[in-house]
Amino acid sequence: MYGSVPLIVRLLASSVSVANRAGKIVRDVMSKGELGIVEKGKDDYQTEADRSAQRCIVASLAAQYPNLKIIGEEDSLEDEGEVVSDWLVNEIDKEILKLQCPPNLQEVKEEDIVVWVDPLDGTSEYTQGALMLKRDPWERWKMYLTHPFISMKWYLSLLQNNYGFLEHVTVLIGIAVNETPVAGVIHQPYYKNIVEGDKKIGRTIWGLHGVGVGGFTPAPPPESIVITTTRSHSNPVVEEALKVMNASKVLRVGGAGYKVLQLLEGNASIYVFASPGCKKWDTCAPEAILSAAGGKLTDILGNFYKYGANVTKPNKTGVLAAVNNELHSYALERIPEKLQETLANK
Ligand SMILES: Nc1ncnc2c1ncn2[C@@H]1O[C@H](COP(=O)(O)O)[C@@H](O)[C@H]1OP(=O)(O)O
Ligand SMILES: [Mg+2]
Ligand SMILES: [Mg+2]
Ligand SMILES: [Mg+2]
Repeated sequence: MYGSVPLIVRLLASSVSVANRAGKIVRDVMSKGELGIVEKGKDDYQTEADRSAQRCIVASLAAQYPNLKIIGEEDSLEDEGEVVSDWLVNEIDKEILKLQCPPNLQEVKEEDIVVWVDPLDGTSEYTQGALMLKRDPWERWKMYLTHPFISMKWYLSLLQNNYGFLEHVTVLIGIAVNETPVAGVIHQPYYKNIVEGDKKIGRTIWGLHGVGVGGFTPAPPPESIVITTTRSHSNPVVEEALKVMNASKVLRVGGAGYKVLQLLEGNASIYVFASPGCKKWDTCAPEAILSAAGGKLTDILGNFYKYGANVTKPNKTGVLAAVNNELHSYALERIPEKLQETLANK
């Protein structure tokens, strides 16, 4: 029906609609209260929301674009579990369809594309948010006891945080063409918004190379250096890379998507994570949107990651990102060579 619209624009428009649906699934699992937490590895968890949102995204995109290579964080469950027909999205965002495709992307074919899907980025924050939504203190305490990875210190900090960490949760769909992220979607299922006087939950941020970004209001970086980094996966090397930045403030927030949003909205200047925990699905969509806005996302050594179908999934040499090249260079110059070697040789 929209065959005259270049593939990359159609795929981005479909991804916006699919991400909105996945976000609704993420909220529905939370409302039901049965999170079905599975431990995949150290500090690495999966919930029913991760699984269901992934099935929705992969099945919806594969049905419409059969020759795409789609790689999702929760791929190991590919053939298990059914895809509820209500999860199959064939809507396509009409506003995105109107975008003017840049000349260099007009001829892109499905075979040139790899889609990287993180159905729920910020799983730690999601599970902790669930805990905090239990208003009854006894219920909350019982749930805490079934969360083996939440320390008492965290539990107390969560209580003081007014349940705020759910905003850190995002759904990420990144579109790479010939190994480079060129388009992407970051959907925030718990973003609270007032649109024309009505309360709305959720928002969807998108970016396309050569066109720009949308779904939010971009803002310049703060006057002094503000760093954003992990709140749930820190270690001494991560902390060492923060110290050298001479920052006025460190924003410890969850998820790669949410941290790049902090850069785009002018809350932080640089995103530093000197650790191998992030994978290609964490950075593909954020990198595409950040670079469409004039920013840069690389590893801690200043090299771009590649997003082809056969690359290794872990971003072994960490993440360094900024809203512009100057801030990126500022940060890169400060990372000690020894620290870069530590990560490169791990
Ligand atoms: N050690 C780790 N193990 C598993 N996932 C990690 C690890 N470190 C980072 N990640 C992924 O990268 C995202 C950003 O990291 P952080 O929040 O620590 O800054 C996390 O939300 C998580 O994605 P996900 O939540 O999709 O599993
Ligand atoms: Mg995960
Ligand atoms: Mg993630
Ligand atoms: Mg995830």
